Amino acid sequence: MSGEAELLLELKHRVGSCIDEAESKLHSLSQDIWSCPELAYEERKAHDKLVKFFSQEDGWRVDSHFKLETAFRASWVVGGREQEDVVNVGFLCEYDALPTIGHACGHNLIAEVGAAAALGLKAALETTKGLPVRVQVTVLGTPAEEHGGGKIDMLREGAFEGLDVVFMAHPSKEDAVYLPCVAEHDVTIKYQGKASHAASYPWEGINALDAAVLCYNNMSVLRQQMKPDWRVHGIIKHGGVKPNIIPAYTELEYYLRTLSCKDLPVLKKAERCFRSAAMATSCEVEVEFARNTFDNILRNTTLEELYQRNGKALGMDFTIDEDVLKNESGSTDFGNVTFVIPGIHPYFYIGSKALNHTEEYTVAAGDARAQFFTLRSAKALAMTALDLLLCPELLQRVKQEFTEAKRKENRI
Ligand SMILES: NCCC[C@H](NC(=O)CCN)C(=O)O
Repeated sequence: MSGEAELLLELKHRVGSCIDEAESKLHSLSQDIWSCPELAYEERKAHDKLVKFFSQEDGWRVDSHFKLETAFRASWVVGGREQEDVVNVGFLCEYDALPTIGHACGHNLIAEVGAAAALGLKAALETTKGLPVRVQVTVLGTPAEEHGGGKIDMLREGAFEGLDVVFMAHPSKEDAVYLPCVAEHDVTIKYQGKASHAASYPWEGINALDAAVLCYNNMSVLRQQMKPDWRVHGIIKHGGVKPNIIPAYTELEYYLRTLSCKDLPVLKKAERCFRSAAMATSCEVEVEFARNTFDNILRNTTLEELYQRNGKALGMDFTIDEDVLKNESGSTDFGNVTFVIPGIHPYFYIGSKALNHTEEYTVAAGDARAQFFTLRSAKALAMTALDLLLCPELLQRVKQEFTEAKRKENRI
């Protein structure tokens, strides 16, 4: 084995042992977040916990409320000379929860993975003499993945500037280096009608619930003409207050998803469904498209292969089930990040076959059994970062693939 390969192996061991040593504080970090679920843009306690966590670690510069009220940044620099270019490696922490069912997507574990990977990488690098490059490790706390898209806000604010590569990992029911993450645009539709006594003077009313029901049915009809991989799903958030009051106001929320942003003109067809329901019922309608569009994930197979190799060495059993590998896993605002900086968003098993966005998954995400798998994913991410830092040609390859992939998508 060459001296470089030996060093890399030794540093990877160091990643593993550092993360194992920090097991108890990492577990309590994710437990604290899990036991106090907070919604998008309101993750104040999670923000404070994470800021405190990094402030108590040696050597981190911590910026609380970084660009967004509930976002933060922690960074640490090592090696090289001050005037040299820095290779800046990012790890992302998510920590928002879902309404009523808490951490049913396990974002408490995403926060833990980001924190653990950063600690592990730092521990390995600070023992290394003669690093070939100057390195910055950056942790970004990115709020509001489940609603709104905090990463997209942060990209707009320049929070990702200077990063060379960015990592995160998402809990799931299996280990998978990539699952299709699709583009998404969210929309709120509000119908305004007129109340009236539903038995005495129904002819005086304008029924906003009828508009909402027609809207829902129009969308279901549209679904028949959509491509098989498109998804539209909605809820009626307000449907009236009492059967004997003709509903004067109703509100729906729809998520519209396609494989890539190129197909999102389905929005135009959806808009006709929303507006025609208003016309049929004489309601007024407001159609509010969300300010952020979630992009699909731009894959980077060089990074994926490195992560998979490290994961396998740690005992991960990556799924080969084609049904799983081809199935959509929803959307993420990390997609937008991957069009700006090369990155990966692998999925990791947490010791349960429960499905995300269910109460069973909330239980699994808070279970101590998830810890081994969460920390294993963090180790694989930090080891992948080490591969890039110790072999600059690999980082070059990652960047080259990124540029080519963007060109193929006409995004340069
Ligand atoms: N409106 C944003 C919803 C994002 C949400 N994300 C996930 O479930 C994470 C896994 N990809 C979604 O519904 O896709």
